[in-house]
Amino acid sequence: MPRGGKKNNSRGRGGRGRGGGRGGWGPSSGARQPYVEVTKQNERFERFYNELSIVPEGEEREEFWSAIKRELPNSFRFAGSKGHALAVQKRLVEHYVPEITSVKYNDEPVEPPKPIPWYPEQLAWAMTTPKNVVRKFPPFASFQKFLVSETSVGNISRQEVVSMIPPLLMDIKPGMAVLDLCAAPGSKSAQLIEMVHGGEEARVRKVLHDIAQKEKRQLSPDGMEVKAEMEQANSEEDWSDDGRSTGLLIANDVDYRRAQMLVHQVKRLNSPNLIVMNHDATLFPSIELPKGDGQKSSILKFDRILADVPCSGDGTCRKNPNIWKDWIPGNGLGLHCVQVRILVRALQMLKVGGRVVYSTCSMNPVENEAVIASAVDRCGGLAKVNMVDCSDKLPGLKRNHGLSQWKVMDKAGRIWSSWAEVDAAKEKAGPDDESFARLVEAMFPPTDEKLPFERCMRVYPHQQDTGGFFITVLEKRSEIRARPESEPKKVKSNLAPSIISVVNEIEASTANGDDPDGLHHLESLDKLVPIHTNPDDDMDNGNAPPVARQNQSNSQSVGSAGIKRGLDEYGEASSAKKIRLREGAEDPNLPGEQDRQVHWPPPPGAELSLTEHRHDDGAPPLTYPPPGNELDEPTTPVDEDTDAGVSLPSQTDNRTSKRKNNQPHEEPFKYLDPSHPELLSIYAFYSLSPRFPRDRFMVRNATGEPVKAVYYTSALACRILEQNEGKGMKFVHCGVKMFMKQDAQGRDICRWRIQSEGLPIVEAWVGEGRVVRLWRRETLRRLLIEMFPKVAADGWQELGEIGERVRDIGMGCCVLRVEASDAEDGFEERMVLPLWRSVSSLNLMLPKEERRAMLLRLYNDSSPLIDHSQEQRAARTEPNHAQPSSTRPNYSATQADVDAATNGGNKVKGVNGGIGKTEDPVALTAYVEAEASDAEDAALAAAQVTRDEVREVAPGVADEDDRFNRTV
Ligand SMILES: C[S@@+](CC[C@H](N)C(=O)[O-])C[C@H]1O[C@@H](n2cnc3c(N)ncnc32)[C@H](O)[C@@H]1O
Repeated sequence: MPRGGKKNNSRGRGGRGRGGGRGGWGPSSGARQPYVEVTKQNERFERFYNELSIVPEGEEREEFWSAIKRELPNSFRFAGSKGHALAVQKRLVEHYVPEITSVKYNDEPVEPPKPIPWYPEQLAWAMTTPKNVVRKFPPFASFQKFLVSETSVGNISRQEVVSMIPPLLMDIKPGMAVLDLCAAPGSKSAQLIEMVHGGEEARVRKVLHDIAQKEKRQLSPDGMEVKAEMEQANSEEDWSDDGRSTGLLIANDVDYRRAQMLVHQVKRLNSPNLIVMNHDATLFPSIELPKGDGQKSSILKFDRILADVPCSGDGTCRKNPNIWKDWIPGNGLGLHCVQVRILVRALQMLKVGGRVVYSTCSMNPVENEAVIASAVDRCGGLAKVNMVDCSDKLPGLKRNHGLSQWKVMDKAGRIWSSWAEVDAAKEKAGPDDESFARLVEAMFPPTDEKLPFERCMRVYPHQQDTGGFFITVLEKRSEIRARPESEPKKVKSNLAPSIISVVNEIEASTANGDDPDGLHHLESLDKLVPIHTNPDDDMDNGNAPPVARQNQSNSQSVGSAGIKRGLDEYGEASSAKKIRLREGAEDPNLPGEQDRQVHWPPPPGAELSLTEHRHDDGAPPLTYPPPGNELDEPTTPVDEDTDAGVSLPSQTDNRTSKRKNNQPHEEPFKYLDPSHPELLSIYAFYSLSPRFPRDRFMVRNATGEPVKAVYYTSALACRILEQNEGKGMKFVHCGVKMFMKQDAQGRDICRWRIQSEGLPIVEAWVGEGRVVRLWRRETLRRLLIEMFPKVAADGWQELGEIGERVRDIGMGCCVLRVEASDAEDGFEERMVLPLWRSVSSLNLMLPKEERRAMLLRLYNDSSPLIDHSQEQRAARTEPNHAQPSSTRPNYSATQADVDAATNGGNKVKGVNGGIGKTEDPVALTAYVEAEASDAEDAALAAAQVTRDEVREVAPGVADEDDRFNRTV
């Protein structure tokens, strides 16, 4: 079929099928055919892997095929900070495992979940009991509830066991800069973030403890001595920012909508050290760092890079059964080029001594060993890039060595042992025979340098009842100048330098210090390309400057990465111009490409219907499978993160190179002046320690003014965002929401409340004046069950141990510290929660699902939540606001008070900010009670209310402060 013909939609079928029905723990959508009923036959798939002998013939091969045809066990990981993850895991171990062990199903004992033996700290588990049994068999009901509620709040992440391996081999240390090049939907990014923050909690606590000690002894108030002591104690640790992690994770995906899924997935880990980007990994732009003292700006190089590349995904057929019917050899062949390019780009961006972990969920050597061989070769061989021996890592994980010999199946299903064989056959067949299309020499085992393929890792389904996976760890030994793919091996090209070789030069000279800013070279790189007046035309015809093209590249999805690139099949393109014009290659409409599939993992733990992935927080659905694969028009999600919505490209955008001005709009990231009046009010109200950084607060709107939310980022993220502003980088997410605007009235109430996401970062630096401490389980239980408990003015003691403190603390946001203790009625785990103190009530600012999850985990309590706001609303609608005397304030508001307050609206407003004059609490209270916020009530009642919205309306939604204390 000629190029430009019928659009490929078969990837869509495959993608949809694989995505469809892979739900969470909740009720099944019913759309997915049980795996046992799927026809598990594909002649070429089976013949190929049998002929390759990836496992020896005989018993083991039978085990391999029988495992691959069995339903995949469910697996999950306890996510988040280690302390918290272990606390949730403990609940499983101590409560649910014994409970399940006593269950019998069909008269057989049920196998309880088991920890994955090689996963650190028993934080990953798997269970063979089928999901539908767990869902429907009554003895599992409470376990099922636990799984659902902990997954919904992000404490449990459903993830394929083998997909957990790559991050574990990255050897991430504190302070490292890490890049996840192909990150969506984000299960590995989530692991990586946890690693970037490894040990942080304990370090910050130690810093605070030591500061307190020093202050008591009136020693150095700046804590320098403390730090020096600690550095001595453990120089491996990251103490440079008062114990906070100084590391960074950049998580990237070429597909904008998948990048949004990624944001959704990782942002609940609340990391200020995370940036999400949206670039084509093959052309990932160099990120500038600002100049240090007396130095010029430089290019960021990474300590660790994960290249979990797009692949045919045939190792996942146990959970993506459509692979059985859709597997064709063209899948792997078509992806090889883009996989090599991603890996080469990763190696370029790596520090010397740094590591790239390359992984796929495919078993095909064309996508695995051949890619490693090709990338190592292009980067200068083993002298430059070492293949790391990981055989001693993850003891207990059964694995095979990589293959040192393999064969390649062409699109027609013929199997070839060597390139020489193909060459000869090609010659005989003549130029019109298209069945050889896509075959390139680099897909075959290398014949020159002998590579230690035994250092690659292959994990097969029968080894520990998982999917299939491939992983290799590469280490950069010295600076590299990657040979452009257009240049034949070991033959020096005398043609004009290609873009890639100039990029290599920039990378190398920047790293060598010859040109530390790399800017001179970037200029010369851009000069390679003629300058045109209409940038859009440039994008379209391939003449755009490379930096601009890199930024344009998000229009190329996996499909596009795999589909739009690569006209320059190895050895064909020989100039910069030709490389620029390679768009259009690997076209799905090329013969044999119409059915090619790319593996699109859906978000872990997400409840997926056939065509859409709905946020578990009720946010508008993101379409899944990705662009080009779906049937329905995607809906436009509103970016909860920014002060404005974000509009997504239309369905076709990601599949067309003519994207022109249809780029998704991202609100800019603008850092605030540390002495901005709004920040000053925050520092003052919360007595924020001067040691808490004040130059990392950011907003997301073009004005740069704090309108709705103030975000916090790490120092390095701040430097990157500031330095690269306006340079075409596609940053789609960064920062943790720390303060939310609250339209609070009252002279002393801060108009910014602490958002629960940011609380763990800032709480330790909040002064005692805004802290409430709690020790007893019963006290917290009441606060969890009861929303807006109304407390009479003389009845604060009803709140038990916190009553007096809460009475005295003054209205507004405070920090509830739940302290651990050995007491019988005490907590084992320390917790921090946001609290809102109103005129006469109190409220934990937690979404309902989090309250429920905590009640279940801490108290095994699934009683319904009591929302006192309902009673209060009902009371307000009754004549004279009749209320039980126990819940009434010790003053009474008459209709006259209400009238006075409402009629003299500016009098009431005057309470806050001195607009009016009266500060009469009676008038104020009466007014507030009379004017419950309909808007917020409506927001709460709305079916699509998001978790963030719940948080945002929570503080004053139903209380007497409704009218005044609400999120702007
Ligand atoms: C195997 S998945 C990654 C899974 C992910 N690492 C995880 O653990 O959740 C491959 C991802 O690569 C992305 N992708 C495909 N081509 C790409 C390219 N050229 N640059 C960057 N990302 C790409 C796809 O959008 C897809 O999300």
